Amino acid sequence: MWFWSMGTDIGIDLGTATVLVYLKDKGVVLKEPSVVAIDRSKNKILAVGEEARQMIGRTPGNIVAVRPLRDGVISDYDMTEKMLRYFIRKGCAKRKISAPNVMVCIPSQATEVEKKAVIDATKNSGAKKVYLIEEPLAAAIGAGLDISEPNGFMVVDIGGGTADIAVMSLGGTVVRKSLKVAGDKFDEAIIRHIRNKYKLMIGERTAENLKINIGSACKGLRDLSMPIKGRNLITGLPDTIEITSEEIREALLEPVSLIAESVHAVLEKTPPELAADIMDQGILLTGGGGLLFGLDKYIESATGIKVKVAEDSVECVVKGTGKSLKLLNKIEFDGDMEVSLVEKCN
Ligand SMILES: Nc1ncnc2c1ncn2[C@@H]1O[C@H](COP(=O)(O)OP(=O)(O)OP(=O)(O)O)[C@@H](O)[C@H]1O
Repeated sequence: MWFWSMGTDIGIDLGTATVLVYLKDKGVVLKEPSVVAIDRSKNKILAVGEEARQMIGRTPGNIVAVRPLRDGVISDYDMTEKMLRYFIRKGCAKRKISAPNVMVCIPSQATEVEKKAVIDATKNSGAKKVYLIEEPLAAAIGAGLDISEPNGFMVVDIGGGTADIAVMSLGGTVVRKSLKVAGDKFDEAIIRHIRNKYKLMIGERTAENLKINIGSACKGLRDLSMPIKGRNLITGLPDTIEITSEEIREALLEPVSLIAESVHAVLEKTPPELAADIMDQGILLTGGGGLLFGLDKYIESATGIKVKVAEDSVECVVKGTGKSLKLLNKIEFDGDMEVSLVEKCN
């Protein structure tokens, strides 16, 4: 193998929106959008990551900017493999590394087929051994929670494709739920709202900018406005309108309430002792989607339990994959298989 040196371990957050790479002893070395731009006429990759993201919605006919993961899982296998290879190489630049062990995170209710696709794509990108870890478990470890204690913790990890909710104790997951409602669905809801109300068609990036810059999940918490450009569906011409935080809140009401209902449903299935612990300690919110302004307050009012947004929310999962890699030397694994690391280690 040409670019690895023996014994190096890598943690990867293979996300719908973002890929992060963590090197043991170095920390997070790469954070880029999960986007690949391809020239279809020549069947050639033109750009990967941030450069490819800039092309979304702006490409001529022969060039497409694709996102090879959808709803937290691989939807375009070939592109995922090529993207992973590129990111691993870039993350390990200038380091002579061979045949690493790679820990990759997956949504908590991924199917066997979806898990196998992640394992195969990672192996074909140059890994020696591949291990999988559930996203909320990785997020909890990355956020510094000591989940090996006989104590109930609840993590809500909201990414681009999935919201993963889990109650953990004694190093294992007790109750879990994964729903395909997260940052991407927030953007789609904004696009739909503006199309229906103003007959204005806007792109994904404009919707994401609205969500991040003026969006809110809670009434009365944010009072901002932003001018946006799009295509008027009646005249067919470019048009500009002003959108307010309150309108974004209305647009996001459905996906946000679906997440809050799922948190509620997980709490209902949680054994009483653990529920009491969660009541005392609160719920931890991680992932980029968890940064939606006011989402913590919305979940708080829906459940009556305090919600805290993790520091470095977007990096929690990859930091958790990295920290769990440190345990690899201490335990025997059967090879390329799913492991609930913390269960095995503690
Ligand atoms: N400040 C913010 N406010 C609201 N949303 C945000 C903010 N920052 C990032 N996001 C959203 O977070 C999402 C990406 O989060 P993250 O990088 O954790 O997802 P991912 O790990 O790629 O996805 P998944 O785990 O679902 O596969 C995007 O939808 C992005 O728009």
